[in-house]
Order: sequence, then structure tokens, then C-alpha cells
Amino acid sequence: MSALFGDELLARPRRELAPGAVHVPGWLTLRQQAWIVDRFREWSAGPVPARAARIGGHPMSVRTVCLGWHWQPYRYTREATDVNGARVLPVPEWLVRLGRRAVAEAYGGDAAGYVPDAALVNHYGVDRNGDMAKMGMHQDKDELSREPVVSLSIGDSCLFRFGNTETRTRPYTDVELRSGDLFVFGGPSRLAYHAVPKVFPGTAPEGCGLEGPNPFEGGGRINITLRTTGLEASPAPGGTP
Ligand SMILES: O=C(O)CCC(=O)C(=O)O
Ligand SMILES: [Fe+2]
Repeated sequence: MSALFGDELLARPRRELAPGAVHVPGWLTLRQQAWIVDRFREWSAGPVPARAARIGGHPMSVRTVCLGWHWQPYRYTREATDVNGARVLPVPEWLVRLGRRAVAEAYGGDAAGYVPDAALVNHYGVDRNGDMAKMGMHQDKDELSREPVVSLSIGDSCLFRFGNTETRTRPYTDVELRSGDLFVFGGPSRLAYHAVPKVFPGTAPEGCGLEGPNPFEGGGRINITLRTTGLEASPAPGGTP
């Protein structure tokens, strides 16, 4: 019943954690979530498969598929030179429009000028040691542009830690991100440190496309961040930038 009428959202109001950092619980419907999970499975099939980026020789515990631009520590390239050299898929038009709606939802206005050109799609599953993936404190600062980052979460809930722009330590605010939640950080919060210290396995809601007991077999958590790189578009092999 609560899923039908959205009663659970009464206990999880929209919240501005810091100036420019807005959490909107339950923003995507279950149908939208499941549809996006289907797209994630398509993106993961290539031309560039999901991979764990290596930082200082160590693989991250999340596996990432990139669209538009390929992110590798700590730069963006058109071709996935640290995977198989193939060019990444473009950011689909529906995802750009969804990002625009997200920014409009967070800040008001129509966000017509928001044109993200990169999407990083992270999958949090079980890593090689049997532990759930997580992500340490970091800033998203490889973009030249300071346009907001739009974050969409699907699948298992996680603990999301949103800090400050100065240090990777306190003060920070911990918030639970659940399947369907939107988080936007821009303006004075654009360069705030943030992390995913914990994912809670088995908490994905029925119908989101990632539910199931085994995060290794397609379960777990997906997070999409939309970004504006500020990099020059170079012509694609087919001619369209
Ligand atoms: O998974 C999340 O909620 C955050 C992901 C993130 O911070 C990133 O991809 O840079
Ligand atoms: Fe990040």
C-alpha cells in the first residue's frame, strides 16, 4: 500500500543538505527505475564493458560504464584507452532530458541550459572478497565545467556521506539514498567531498529491476551521475559529435 500511495515519502521529505545540495526522495517511479536498469544491461554489453577503474594500481570496488566521455582516474577521454580502446556510447537524449528535469526539480526554473555530456554509471555489487562495493571520500573535479552533478540511485539502499568543500573529514551529513532517489549538487556544493561508505544488500524494492538476494547476479545498486565536462566535442567517427 505504501508503495501505491507514496506514504513512505512522508517520512522522507525533500531536503537541502547544504546550499546547492538537494535530496529528492522517490523521484523516479518503479517503472522508470526498471526501464533504466534494462538500459544499464544494454550499456554494459559494450562496446566498452563495465569495468573497475584502477586507482594507484588498485581496482575500485564499483564497476563503471561511461557514456559520452570515458572517465579514467583522473581525466575524460572519448575512447576507453584503459579498457579496450573503443569509443563509448553517446549520452542518450532521454537521459539529457531527465537530467534537465532533475536540475529543474532541485533548483526551480526550466534548466534549459543544462546539457550534461557525460554519464558515469556505477554498479555496486559484491567485490572479489565477497564484500559489498563502496566508494571513499572524493570530489568530482575532473570536469572543467562547474555545472551541477545529477545523481540517480536504483536498487539497494546506501549510506551516502555528503561533506564539505575543504576537507575529506567532518563536518558531513549522512543520508540514506534509496531506489528512485534524486540527489543534485551544484553551486557552492559542487566540489563538496562525498562518499558511499555502505550499501545495504537485499533492500532493493520489488519491481525496480535490481531486486534479488544475490547482488552478484544483477542485484546490488546502480548510481548514475550526469556531468558537464566542459571539454570540446570532437567529431565522432560517424560524423555527429
Ligand atoms: O554512488 C553514488 O551515490 C555516488 C557516486 C559518485 O560519487 C561518483 O561516481 O563520483
Ligand atoms: Fe562522486
